[in-house]
Formats: sequence, structure tokens, C-alpha cells
Amino acid sequence: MLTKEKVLEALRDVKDPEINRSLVELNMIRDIQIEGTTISLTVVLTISGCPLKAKIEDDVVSALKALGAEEVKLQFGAMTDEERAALSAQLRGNQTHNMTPGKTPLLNPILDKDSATTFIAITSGKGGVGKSTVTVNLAVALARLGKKVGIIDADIYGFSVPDMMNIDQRPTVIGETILPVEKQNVKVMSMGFFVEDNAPVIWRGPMLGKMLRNFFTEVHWGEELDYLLLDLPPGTGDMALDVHTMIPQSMEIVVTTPHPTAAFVAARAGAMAKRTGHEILGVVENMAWYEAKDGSKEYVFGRGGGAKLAETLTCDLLAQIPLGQPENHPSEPDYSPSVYKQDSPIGQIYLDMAKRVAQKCETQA
Ligand SMILES: Nc1ncnc2c1ncn2[C@@H]1O[C@H](COP(=O)(O)OP(=O)(O)OP(=O)(O)O)[C@@H](O)[C@H]1O
Repeated sequence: MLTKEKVLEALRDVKDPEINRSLVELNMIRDIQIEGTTISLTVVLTISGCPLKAKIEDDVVSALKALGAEEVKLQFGAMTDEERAALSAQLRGNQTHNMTPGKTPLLNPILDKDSATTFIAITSGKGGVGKSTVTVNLAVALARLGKKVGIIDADIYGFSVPDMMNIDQRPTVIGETILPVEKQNVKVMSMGFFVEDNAPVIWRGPMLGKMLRNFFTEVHWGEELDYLLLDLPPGTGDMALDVHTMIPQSMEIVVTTPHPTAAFVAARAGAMAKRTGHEILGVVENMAWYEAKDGSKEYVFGRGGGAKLAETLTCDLLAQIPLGQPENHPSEPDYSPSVYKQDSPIGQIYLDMAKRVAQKCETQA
């Protein structure tokens, strides 16, 4: 016989996909009524327009059908402001569990020294060399390898990750907690989410470091991430310095084009990383050549910049990525204009690079 207890037990494993916690644990299941094999219930969402409603409905209905329900009458409700504030406090409480007594409390264990998350800052000397493209594609490739991955698009004035991944959704804000947006199995947080008509909505003022810290302290990343990639503004500005001081354990990947001048400028970004004690994982040479239909290569932007930079910084040349646009169409599910498909030649280069990066990071851990 169906009982309320059995219903709650059956729903214990159904999670709110954004928060990654059980609906039962978060007290989101209400008003359970049972008549024979018909179960009626209300799922109280964090916000009424929750974009993941359909997924939650599918998961609840299939869990209850597996329990023996023939009909499930599901209604959705939304939390009150007080409930949202309580949930935000609960999530934050969960994030403070490993504070060390006597030390400045870190709101988010992701920044804690013991955190299992590997930070990789992607830098470049000049703008326009493909730093954001590399960030997005490396993140997706790591996710394709089964890793849990997040991106912080900290390129404050040139944020482009939401466009590159075709994210038009805004993050859910629960009280004071922000949930990243997930696309292609990558959790994304971008300054672009909070800027309308170039007027910052949540973060005001020129306190870039504070903004970056907010991305760690106000954002609930859900399960512990394996990799958090940071798309930094080009050059050696304040944001790069903030990252160096805030995340001393962060590693770096330096992106350059093959042109000697680009590599020369990129060397400065790399040198700064070295001076501040950051380990350089390697160099990525983007736009390395153009491959003609007959298979011949044209070195449109010169040659050798990546290898030279790797030599200067005494690190590996992780990958050389040729020129080529991803072949994606807006009609495809999960359409992301700047993400190369896994089975495309450039998609394969990114996958190989992700394997190299994972291997390097995991052998060091
Ligand atoms: N391998 C490539 N082949 C062809 N186009 C590319 C390649 N890599 C990047 N691009 C294109 O070059 C442009 C610049 O790339 P991207 O925005 O990633 O550079 P960026 O270094 O992050 O620039 P900024 O720091 O100024 O934001 C984009 O239009 C991108 O689609």
C-alpha cells in the first residue's frame, strides 16, 4: 500500500538539479495525498519560473511510478521570501562546514586550501587571441571526460562566455545565494549575467577583486568541482593580480597566437604568474594554421610563437589549435556557437588537451 512515508522515501533521491540537493531534504515536497494508486503532491520551487521544472517533474513522476503509482497529480508552487532566505542560509551553512577555528572564515570551501577543486586561470597577453574560446572548449572537453567543471568568466569588460555558449538564461538567485547556469555539463558564472545595458546590477563600483570574491562566496557551485576555469581579462591588470593573491594555488594556461609579437606580449602575463608563484600548466597556440582542402597548411599568423613562449616560460606547449569555426546550427539541442563538436578535428584536439591537463593536474595532486 502507498503511504506518505513511502512517497517521501521514494523522492529522497530526486534532486533539485540547480542546488544538487534532495527535494525532500530541502522540504520542497508538500501536500502529499494518496487515493488508491493516485498520488497528488506539490513541489515548491525556489522561484516560480524555475527553468528546470520539466526535469524535476519527469524525475518525480518516474520515481513515484516506480513505487507503484498509476497516476501522479503534480502541482508546482514557489517558496516564500522567508523560505528562500532560510534555504540560502542553509546552503551557506553547508559551505562553511570546514572553517578552521581561529582563521578568517572562508564562506566557500572552494577557496579553502583543502578544497579538491583545481583552479586554472586562462590568460593571454593581448586580447582577441582566443582566450575565451580556449576556456569554453577546454571546460567542455574536461566535462566530456566526466569531470565536474565550472567556469568563472572574470573578463569583466569583455565577458563573452554566455554568448559563446548561447546562455540567455540568468542565474537563479535564492536570497543571497546565486546558482550558476549549467550548459553542456559546465557550470557557468559570468559578469555578463549581472550587467544590463552596461550598468552593473549586483556589483557596483570599480572593486574588481570584490566582484571576483563574490563569485566564490555568493555562488553555490553544488557538488565539489574538479576544475574551475577562470577566463581572465587579457594582460597583467588588477584582476590577474587579484587572482594571484586570492587563489595562490591556481595554475595557469597562457594562450597566444603563433605571431612572435603576440608570444612576446604573452610572455609578460606568464612571467607575472611565475613571479607570484603560480605554476604554468602550459601554453596553447591558437589560430596556429589554416588547413586547406588539400591538407596543406597555411601559417596565416606566422609560426613558432607557441613553442617559443613555452620555451621562455619553461613549460609545455599543450596544444596547437588551427583556424576553423565550429560547425553548429541554432536548431541543434544544446546549441553553443563557439563549442567544437567532440568528433570534429578541433574537438579532438581539445579532448586530447583536456586529457593532458587532467593528467598533469592529477599526478600533481
Ligand atoms: N581557432 C580559431 N579559429 C577561428 N576563429 C577563432 C579561433 N579561436 C578564436 N576564434 C575567434 O576569434 C575571436 C576572438 O576569440 P576570443 O573572444 O576567444 O578571444 P579572447 O582572447 O578571449 O578575446 P578578449 O580577451 O578580447 O575577449 C572570436 O570571434 C572567436 O570565435
